[in-house]
Amino acid sequence: MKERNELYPVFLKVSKLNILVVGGGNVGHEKLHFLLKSSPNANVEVVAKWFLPETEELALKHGVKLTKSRYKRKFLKKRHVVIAATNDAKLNKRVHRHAKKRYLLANIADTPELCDFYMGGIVNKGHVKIAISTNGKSPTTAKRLRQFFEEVIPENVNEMVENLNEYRKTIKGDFEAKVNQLNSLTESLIEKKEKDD
Ligand SMILES: C[C@@]1(CC(=O)O)c2cc3[nH]c(cc4nc(cc5[nH]c(cc(n2)[C@H]1CCC(=O)O)[C@@](C)(CC(=O)O)[C@@H]5CCC(=O)O)C(CC(=O)O)=C4CCC(=O)O)c(CCC(=O)O)c3CC(=O)O
Ligand SMILES: NC(=O)C1=CN([C@@H]2O[C@H](COP(=O)(O)OP(=O)(O)OC[C@H]3O[C@@H](n4cnc5c(N)ncnc54)[C@H](O)[C@@H]3O)[C@@H](O)[C@H]2O)C=CC1
Repeated sequence: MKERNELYPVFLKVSKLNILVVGGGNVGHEKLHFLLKSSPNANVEVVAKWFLPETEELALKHGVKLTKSRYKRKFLKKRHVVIAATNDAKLNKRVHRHAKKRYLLANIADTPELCDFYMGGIVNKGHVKIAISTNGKSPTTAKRLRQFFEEVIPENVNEMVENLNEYRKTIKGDFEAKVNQLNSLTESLIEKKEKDD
């Protein structure tokens, strides 16, 4: 059978998690930038020997702590997630080893095989969020798809979510009755229905 993407997407409440980014160069900056673009209140600290000026600016804006230091194992204390993005491949592997000992989720930016999860391309319209992954095969494709969907998904998709949320609160009856009402109200949105799921 052809290889397919078997990753399971989840939407993390990163304001409730302690995230450490190791590395504050180009890649550390990109990871932080997209994390904060999607989740401005992410609870994140960055440790690196040096930082780019744009990282310092971004950190100031979002109240992100920047720690100028060489990486040490103790930085992993009380973290849920670690993202290693230094230019030192050996160090990134060491971070992975330390993270595994502590059962932390790890993203090792230069080594997809060592990642427990990948960062995705993210499209955001109000309450609606779409995450895109190419199974680590082509991040550029993820970026282009993100840009494509940002263009084609109508801005007013959020109005529909908010209206349906209001309506949802007013429906009486059991779960099945609610599902039926919401389904019939939104039926016209899809032209062809193969089967309900
Ligand atoms: C596996 C993964 C792990 C992870 O980092 O989570 C990973 C790994 C690597 N990326 C590399 C390169 C590039 N990454 C980007 C951009 C993004 N990379 C992102 C995610 C991921 N990158 C994860 C897989 C996601 C998936 O499943 O598709 C995005 C989507 C999200 C984000 O960064 O938050 C963000 C776009 C955000 C946006 O714009 O929306 C660009 C394009 C650009 O910057 O313009 C390039 C250059 C061109 C190219 O290579 O395609 C390299 C090679 C390094 C080298 O050669 O030295 C590796 C390592 C390797 O593959 O070995
Ligand atoms: N996943 C992705 O999206 C991508 C991954 N990469 C990979 O990411 C890696 C990083 O590249 P860049 O960010 O461009 O490097 P860079 O040179 O711009 O930045 C390196 C950062 O690592 C820090 N660092 C190095 N040694 C350290 C130590 N002992 N303790 C703490 N911090 C330390 C530096 O202080 C600096 O902040 C490369 O290996 C590259 O192959 C590259 C492009 C995209």
